[in-house]
Amino acid sequence: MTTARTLGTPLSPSATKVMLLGSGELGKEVIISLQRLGVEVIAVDRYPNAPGHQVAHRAHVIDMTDGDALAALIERERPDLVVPEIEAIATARLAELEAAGTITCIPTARAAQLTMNREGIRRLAAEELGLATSPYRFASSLDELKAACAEIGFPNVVKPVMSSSGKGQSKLDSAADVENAWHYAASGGRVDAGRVIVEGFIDFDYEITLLTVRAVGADGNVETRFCEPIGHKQVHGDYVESWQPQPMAPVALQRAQEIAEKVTANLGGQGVFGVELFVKGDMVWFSEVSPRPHDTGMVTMATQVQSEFELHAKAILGLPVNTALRAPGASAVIYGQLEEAGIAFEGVADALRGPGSDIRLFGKPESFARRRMGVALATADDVDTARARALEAASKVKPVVGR
Ligand SMILES: Nc1ncnc2c1ncn2[C@@H]1O[C@H](COP(=O)(O)OP(=O)(O)OP(=O)(O)O)[C@@H](O)[C@H]1O
Ligand SMILES: NCC(=O)N[C@@H]1O[C@H](COP(=O)([O-])[O-])[C@@H](O)[C@H]1O
Ligand SMILES: [Mg+2]
Repeated sequence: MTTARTLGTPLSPSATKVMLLGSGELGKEVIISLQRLGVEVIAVDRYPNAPGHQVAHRAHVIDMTDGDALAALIERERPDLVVPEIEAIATARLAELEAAGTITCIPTARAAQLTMNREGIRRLAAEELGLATSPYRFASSLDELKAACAEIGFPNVVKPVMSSSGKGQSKLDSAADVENAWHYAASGGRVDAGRVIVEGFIDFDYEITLLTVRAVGADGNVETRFCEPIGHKQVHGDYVESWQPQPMAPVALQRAQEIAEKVTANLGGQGVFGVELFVKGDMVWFSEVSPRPHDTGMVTMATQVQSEFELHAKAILGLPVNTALRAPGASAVIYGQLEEAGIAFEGVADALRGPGSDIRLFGKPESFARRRMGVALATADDVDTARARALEAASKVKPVVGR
């Protein structure tokens, strides 16, 4: 039994204070949703002027993988809720602080800890919960990786155990690719743990993110709600397009929801989860889960009555949520294309002239060729038209050197 939180006045002794650990494009939207409820928001990231820093009450720059720095900041700010927004944080320290009753971590410190490392969540899903996953092995050296690849076979996918957005990930077609994959994984992980996962390649028909919300229901108990499935396209392990709803066979949708229910119930707490699943006919494999809003879920800013960010903000505060779809829609990523600080964007007006189209620019201070700098959104009567509109809008936005 949980009761909804009483909301205070920001910057006063009654304030409800939320600290985000990570303040990128996803955190920025969660912060905007919290701000609308008069929550006092403290945004933390590893570099100055991160997107979420720009819309929060206070901004801090620390190395979030440094447990002492993290604990010191939490002690100084004393937030009511600590909300991890990225994987690469000192989650073991968060778990200690939660166990000591010093913080409430969203959804739970254990969820943040298990999902920051692919080994944690994969062993939980496959070995404890018995969910279908790709076959997998872990390796901590090139020799171990060679042996693991021989067991799993080819094609396969190698990823650092700590990474996201496809960083350090490669698809291997034969034993000749193993050495490169090992070195690429070592350079590409967000934190070099010196360990990788090898996964058998799943030849899926399509993949989805099933946004799953654990929120307090009318009876005071936490209930599980599902959004319509989001289909997406990934290039080099990073999402480039997403759409909602993804049409699914009824049996596959039911299996997807059962898997999402099992894994999110085990992780516990309140908030949005992005459950990533591969689907082939009626077969569904669990891939991984974000215990927070998901990048492919940015489409919900156009498609849902309440976006995944609003759902997260409300769910963590113990407020009721509405997961209903408003209209079919799509999102398409706008990459930086340039290696420059302070870039500018041409063509935004053209993009906005497209029917049902909208744009978000994240305001990241520095552009890299493959850094996500913005997203185009579109709605339509059907998903195919929405995808075409979103791609068209994204293609109109051209990053240029700022003046
Ligand atoms: N075993 C696999 N079989 C087939 N495709 C895979 C497999 N593992 C990963 N992929 C492809 O690569 C994409 C990225 O993989 P994954 O989600 O594990 O990486 P990630 O770095 O955590 O990405 P993100 O942080 O964006 O979710 C998947 O969405 C899928 O398209
Ligand atoms: N797949 C996870 C994901 O999309 N995370 C989002 O990207 C940001 C980091 O972007 P950056 O690497 O450009 O700083 C994170 O802060 C989060 O918002
Ligand atoms: Mg993923």
